[in-house]
Amino acid sequence: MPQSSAPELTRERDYVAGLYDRLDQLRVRTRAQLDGVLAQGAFGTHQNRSERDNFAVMYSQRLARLWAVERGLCFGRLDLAPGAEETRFYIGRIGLTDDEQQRLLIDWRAPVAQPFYRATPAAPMGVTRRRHLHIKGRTVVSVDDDLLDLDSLTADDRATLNGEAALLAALSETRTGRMRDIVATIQAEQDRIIRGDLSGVMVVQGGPGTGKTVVALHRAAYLLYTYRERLERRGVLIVGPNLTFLRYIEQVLPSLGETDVLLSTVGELFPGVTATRPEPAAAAALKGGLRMADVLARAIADRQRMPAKPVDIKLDRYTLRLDRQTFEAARNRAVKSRRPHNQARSVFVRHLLNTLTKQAARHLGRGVLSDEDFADLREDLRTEEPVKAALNRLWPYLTPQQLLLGLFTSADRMTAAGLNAAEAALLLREPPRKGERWWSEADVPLLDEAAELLGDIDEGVLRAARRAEEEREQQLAYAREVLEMTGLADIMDAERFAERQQEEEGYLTTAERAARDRTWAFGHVIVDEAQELSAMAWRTLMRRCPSRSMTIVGDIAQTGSAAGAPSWKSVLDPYVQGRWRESQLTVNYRTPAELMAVAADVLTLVDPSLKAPDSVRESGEKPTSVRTDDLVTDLPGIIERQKVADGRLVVIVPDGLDVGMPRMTGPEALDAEVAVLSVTEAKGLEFDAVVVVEPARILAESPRGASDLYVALTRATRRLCVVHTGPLPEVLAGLR
Ligand SMILES: Nc1ncnc2c1ncn2[C@@H]1O[C@H](COP(=O)(O)OP(=O)(O)OP(=O)(O)O)[C@@H](O)[C@H]1O
Repeated sequence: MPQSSAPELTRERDYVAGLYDRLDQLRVRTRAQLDGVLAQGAFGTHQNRSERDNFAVMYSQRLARLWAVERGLCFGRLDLAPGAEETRFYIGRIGLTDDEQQRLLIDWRAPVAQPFYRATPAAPMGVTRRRHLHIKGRTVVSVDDDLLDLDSLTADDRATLNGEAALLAALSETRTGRMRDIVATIQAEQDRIIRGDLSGVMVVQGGPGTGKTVVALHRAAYLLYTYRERLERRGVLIVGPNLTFLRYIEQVLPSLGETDVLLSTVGELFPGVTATRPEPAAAAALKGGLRMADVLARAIADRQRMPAKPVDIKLDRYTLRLDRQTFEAARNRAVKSRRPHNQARSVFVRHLLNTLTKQAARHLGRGVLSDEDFADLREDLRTEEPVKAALNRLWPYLTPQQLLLGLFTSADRMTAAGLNAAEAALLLREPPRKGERWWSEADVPLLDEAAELLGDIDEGVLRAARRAEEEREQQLAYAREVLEMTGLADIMDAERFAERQQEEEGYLTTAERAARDRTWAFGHVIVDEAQELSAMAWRTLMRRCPSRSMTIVGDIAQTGSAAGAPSWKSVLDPYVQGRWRESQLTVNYRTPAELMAVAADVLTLVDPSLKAPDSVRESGEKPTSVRTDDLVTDLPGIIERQKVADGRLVVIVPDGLDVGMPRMTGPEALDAEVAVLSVTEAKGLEFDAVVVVEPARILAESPRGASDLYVALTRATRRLCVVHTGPLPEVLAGLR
């Protein structure tokens, strides 16, 4: 890989300095535009105000983008063969032009930037030279060139990775606990995925460390850039396995200038529910099975079950009686309406009320009533408390929460809904105590399913409207107070002030609006560690993406959850049979070859037909194993010896094992120099050094133990040590 000469370096420094000058200039200009809009204040017609708001949002977003690209603004240059319209492009995080609209810098996502990632000596795409610029602060410190037009390259040279020096430099940096973007070193096989078509379902299957996560994030940025109009309104949803993982990746998109993407776990997809209750794997697996959709449908039918004996409704002057035949007739009509439970209720109620009204008329000694009198009498009955109570018992309005609460706190209800006694015992729980975390992650797809089956509750909508009115009253009172206190009461009235407040709070980004709306349809959905999702979770996600424009990334060999995917086909065929495409990533950028050799043996336990990805580099350090009789005493010393200077270390332990050190379960693990995590919590993350404790127990602890061990062994970027008290499992013979 040729390096360039000193004059070349100076030349590039000058060019890049010019780019930063332009960036500064645009920041100042955009800031002034934003200030100008804000200074106009919230006066004028509603349309004026809304236009101004739009401009303010646009300038703020532009400004945020201009600030996000500071680090590594420009990282590459392409020289094209003579004859091309332009023969030189600089590639960077953002597109820049001068005041005459001359291109100074090309956004990495633009079509003309594509050869930077794809051109090879065998297929140079018109490129004669690809130059990598390394910048520290704002200064170019070195440049590397790939010469693509030399006939003299050997076959080996041709097969080498693009920009190897730049790539290896990026890979050997110590880890910070946050994922970095890879715009400067995207590899060709990754670029093809990033720039893949928006429509349809794309599966990206790849072993550990092949860049699935980082590629998925760059794809989100690419899609938003290329299809901005279509995606900005509907938003992009990225689903990850847990909060720690989301925290690990969240800085990548802002660094690419993209902020309007909703990052979420499945557990956060039901607005108003915080799903943090820990749950045994067997219960989660049962809840994740597709069968639960039928169970919920039956649980609802069970709530519409009619009593065997007639129901008497005592009113002041007479008693009305509902017999089984009347119930059945009303229920059949409601069911035939094919409406969801809460909406079918009105059909049921109408039918019963008609019957009751006729009875009441008889009691009142009035044979034939005019339509008007009949309607009046029916309305009188409808508002009688005993009638209301009876109707509510027979066909209650149900929220998804009420349905599941009623179901999971009653073994009888569960068996009536089709679960057997053992299953019911597994899921049975006490009603929530005050402040208790009652919902688990596996409950969320069930709540979502229930919401579909139950439909909206009209009364709920009314209550919300009443609440909104109360809130408005409160805001007005607050506004009056503020205006009095600030002495502004003379120049602005409370209504207007409250309105402005509300508008400010009312302005939500697409991502924020989407997060609050269960029925939001996203423009594109990206699912990471997708192999872990249950069948019920897929139903929820598919509802969020009616257009089926999705990117699904994962590794079937790493499936740890008992409810997870056995194959992509089994997951996707029910929704998009024959209409999904799969791409493979085959090179491991994380785990050095020495460590991967050990992990590859474990992979044969998962499935002998699978091949581990090839590591792009070696670390020069062999992985080790340590046997100890006293884990708790020896572990701190082992950790000390394994630490990498300025790096981060994780101890991965079997679920039920106490190693005498506090376990971390949340994002704080990302900032710790040493963290103790379970395999599930470490999934998707990476660390400089990894200590895997009791591999035999990890293997034995779950039916997917081999996958878990494979995940644990592939988290390290440099150093791996396995600690065991009993004999080392045969599959780790490579460590001896
Ligand atoms: N082209 C690249 N340039 C620089 N770094 C890269 C590149 N591709 C991947 N990496 C790095 O390799 C590491 C692994 O990537 P990532 O976490 O996306 O892999 P993964 O396939 O999701 O792994 P796992 O299946 O284990 O979760 C990350 O540090 C990522 O930044």
